[in-house]
Amino acid sequence: MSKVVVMDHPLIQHKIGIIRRTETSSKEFREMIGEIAMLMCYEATRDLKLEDVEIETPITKMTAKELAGKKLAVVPILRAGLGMVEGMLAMIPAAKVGHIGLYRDPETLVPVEYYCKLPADSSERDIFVVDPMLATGGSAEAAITMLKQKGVKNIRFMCIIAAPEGVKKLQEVHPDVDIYIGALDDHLNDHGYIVPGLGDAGDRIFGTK
Ligand SMILES: O=P(O)(O)OC[C@H]1O[C@H](OP(=O)(O)OP(=O)(O)O)[C@H](O)[C@@H]1O
Ligand SMILES: O=c1cc[nH]c(=O)[nH]1
Ligand SMILES: [Mg+2]
Repeated sequence: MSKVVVMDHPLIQHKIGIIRRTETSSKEFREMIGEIAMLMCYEATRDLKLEDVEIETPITKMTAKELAGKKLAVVPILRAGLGMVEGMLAMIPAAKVGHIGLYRDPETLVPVEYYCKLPADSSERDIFVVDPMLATGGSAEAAITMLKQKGVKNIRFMCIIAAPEGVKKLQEVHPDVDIYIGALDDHLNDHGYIVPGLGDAGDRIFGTK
């Protein structure tokens, strides 16, 4: 069964409190999403492997540490996932970026695919799929299935707010995918929105409503 990590860092909790507020502007919402993604990336990369490397400081030779050549990629689920990319790249600048376009049909809540463009060597990379919201789990499930169909094996999913329903579904369908969550909320309402949540993340990032 996959690992589920709910972030307990005070800075992450504080910033999530800001993006939940109705009065937070698009500008501040976007900035906060970026900062939260950066802090979550820091926490979610704790297990990256290091290797020894011989270096020289101005004083002496020494054995230092560097990342063990792991190839990473960040794959946002469009649109809202785009808001997390810059923050992720601030922490892991050598990562490549793929894009998966999905929107949730407002009536059926079923995800509809409209775009997929991945780095050519995706199957050799460890991939972070990012989307601020995990609601029914349909979009994350579909995105991860698309990646697996293209040969990707090592996948982690990162979201800022999750509903228990989405976590359960993702664990059932993709038990090999670790899930990193900023805050685990209470439930979904009748329209598939997370309660208490923050509303529609894509609309709030891009100011479309
Ligand atoms: O877990 P689910 O029930 O699938 O819901 C979550 C999805 O819904 C939102 O995207 P939306 O469909 O609003 O598209 P957008 O990012 O373009 O606004 C959100 O960003 C997730 O991708
Ligand atoms: O609460 C929700 C659920 C799905 N998508 C969002 O943006 N917000
Ligand atoms: Mg949306």
